[in-house]
Amino acid sequence: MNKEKLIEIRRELHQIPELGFREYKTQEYLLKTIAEMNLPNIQVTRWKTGLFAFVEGLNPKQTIGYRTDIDGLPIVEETGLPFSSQHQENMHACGHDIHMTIALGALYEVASNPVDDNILFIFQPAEEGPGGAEPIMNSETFKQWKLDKIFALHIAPELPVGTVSSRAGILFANTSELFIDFKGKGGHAAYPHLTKDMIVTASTFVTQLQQIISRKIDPLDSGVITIGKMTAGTVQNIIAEKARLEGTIRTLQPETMTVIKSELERFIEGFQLSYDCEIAVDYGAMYYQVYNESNCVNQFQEIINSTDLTYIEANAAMTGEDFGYFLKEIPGFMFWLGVDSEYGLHHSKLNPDEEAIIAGVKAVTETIRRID
Ligand SMILES: CC(=O)N[C@@H](CCC[C@H](N)C(=O)O)C(=O)O
Repeated sequence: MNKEKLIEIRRELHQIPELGFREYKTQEYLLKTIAEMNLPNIQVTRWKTGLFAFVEGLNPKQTIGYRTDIDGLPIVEETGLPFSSQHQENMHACGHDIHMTIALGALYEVASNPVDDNILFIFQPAEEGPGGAEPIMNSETFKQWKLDKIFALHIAPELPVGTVSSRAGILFANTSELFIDFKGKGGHAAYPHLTKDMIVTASTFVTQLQQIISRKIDPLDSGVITIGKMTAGTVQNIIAEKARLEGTIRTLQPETMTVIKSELERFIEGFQLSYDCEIAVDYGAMYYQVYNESNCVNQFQEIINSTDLTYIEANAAMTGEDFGYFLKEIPGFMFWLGVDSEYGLHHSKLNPDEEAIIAGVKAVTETIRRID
């Protein structure tokens, strides 16, 4: 598929971002684009709002999986690009439009010039939440293919186009969503002593929460607690009866996640007593760490070094990815693809350089052709 066609696909996908398990237009677009490739050896199967595309090898020794995520984020786009999101509240601000385009480009390459091994392309919904990897892996449809290896990529705004980056061992963190509901007693703004003000309670909670990281976690280990959303109150002269915090916890060790959660629960007990209120916690979706198998990463590095792309050794990052669930069961790896954007992941002005699509298709196709 030529560069112009890939860019056209990316721009069309960019305009229709949809949230997890609501990727209806995206699924139709992917089905249409695969059908237009007009290649009879692609076997397509729907799974919820995602899909599988299987290409049988000429002389298969193994079945290789390649996974792309397909969902967008609830962010209002501010790039000002002529092909900006047409879904006002949503944006492909984590690069899944680029990921899907690369997967389609690589699918076209391997289906039009078949390789020895069987290849399964997985177009997975809901990576940003609530998580599509675990349910797709548990589906009977997925189980029939019995993958020997699997890999995936993620765009890296801070890396230049033409570079890829990975490492053996942990690449992305363990994550857990975090939802905390506070309930106190509302009332008149002029009579705070007759109320239990949940704006004061939740604000104090947010600032003190960081002490779990700074005072309960070994400084040589790593953890993050981020509160990304806080909601409370109705109008300026009513004391808020309720407040809600929404956030995420990240750790490099699965055991550290357990420690943070138990400290958080002790913290909550203390706050309930001190502030005479009720606090409920819900952990939402949890993602297992992305742990790369060393033999696969070494081979990937060799393959990349034999192309005009540049391989850079990565550091572990506190980003999360439900691709970690695939790697828990199947040997493989994930890598970063440089897209050189001034604004980072989850930013309303993220603007990946589309030249990176060509580099991505090359990295994926060469890996599929040559990995043992
Ligand atoms: C690559 C990336 O940005 N992934 C997301 C995954 C979200 C996990 C979950 N919804 C959570 O917030 O814990 C990330 O935020 O790292």
